[in-house]
Amino acid sequence: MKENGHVFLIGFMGAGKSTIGRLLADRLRKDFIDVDALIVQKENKSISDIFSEHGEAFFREKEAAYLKKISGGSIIATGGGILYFSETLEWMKQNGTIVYLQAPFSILYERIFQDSNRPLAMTKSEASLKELYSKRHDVYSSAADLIVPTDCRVEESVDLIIERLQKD
Ligand SMILES: Nc1ncnc2c1ncn2[C@@H]1O[C@H](COP(=O)(O)OP(=O)(O)O)[C@@H](O)[C@H]1O
Ligand SMILES: O=C(O)C1=C[C@@H](OP(=O)(O)O)[C@@H](O)[C@H](O)C1
Ligand SMILES: [Mg+2]
Repeated sequence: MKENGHVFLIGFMGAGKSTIGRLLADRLRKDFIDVDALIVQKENKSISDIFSEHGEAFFREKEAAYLKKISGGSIIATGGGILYFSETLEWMKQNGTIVYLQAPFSILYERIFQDSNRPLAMTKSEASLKELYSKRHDVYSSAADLIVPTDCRVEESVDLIIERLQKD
């Protein structure tokens, strides 16, 4: 784990970034920030309302901007689309350790299917979500310092992240 750096959890919707982030922060006694929750709080609107009222591009600008304002040494659950700007990934590389939470598409699809809090899961077909997953998988993989599976029990994923962060 980089000294004074953040731990960024990245990965597709349903990979467990929000769930694992909270548990990891408790175990490591660090602050936990979920970028989606931060946007909702700052904009005082749900993610679905931000998407429908202002569009996806507006949401992407906000998530990149709010991410960069988080103070050092936090455990950060990003949203699945944080890879939208390559410049944001570069910034993350410079400012902490990037952990890609990975699971097969079929498992993630079951977790996010018709989730009204995830506008992309509501509006895209299974085939187009699968295509998005494939494209993003390559980007997440090449940005990651560590890749950790989440097609197992949550506690196993958390233990594995802690073990690997200590070696990193
Ligand atoms: N090994 C695991 N790691 C993380 N989440 C898991 C795991 N197994 C099952 N889950 C479940 O998958 C869902 C992941 O949702 P969430 O944490 O919101 O993902 P994300 O923030 O990546 O979109 C939760 O309901 C969680 O309980
Ligand atoms: O993958 C995406 O583009 C998105 C993922 C969501 O976060 P989770 O990955 O936590 O579901 C949220 O930021 C928004 O709905 C867009
Ligand atoms: Mg999340």
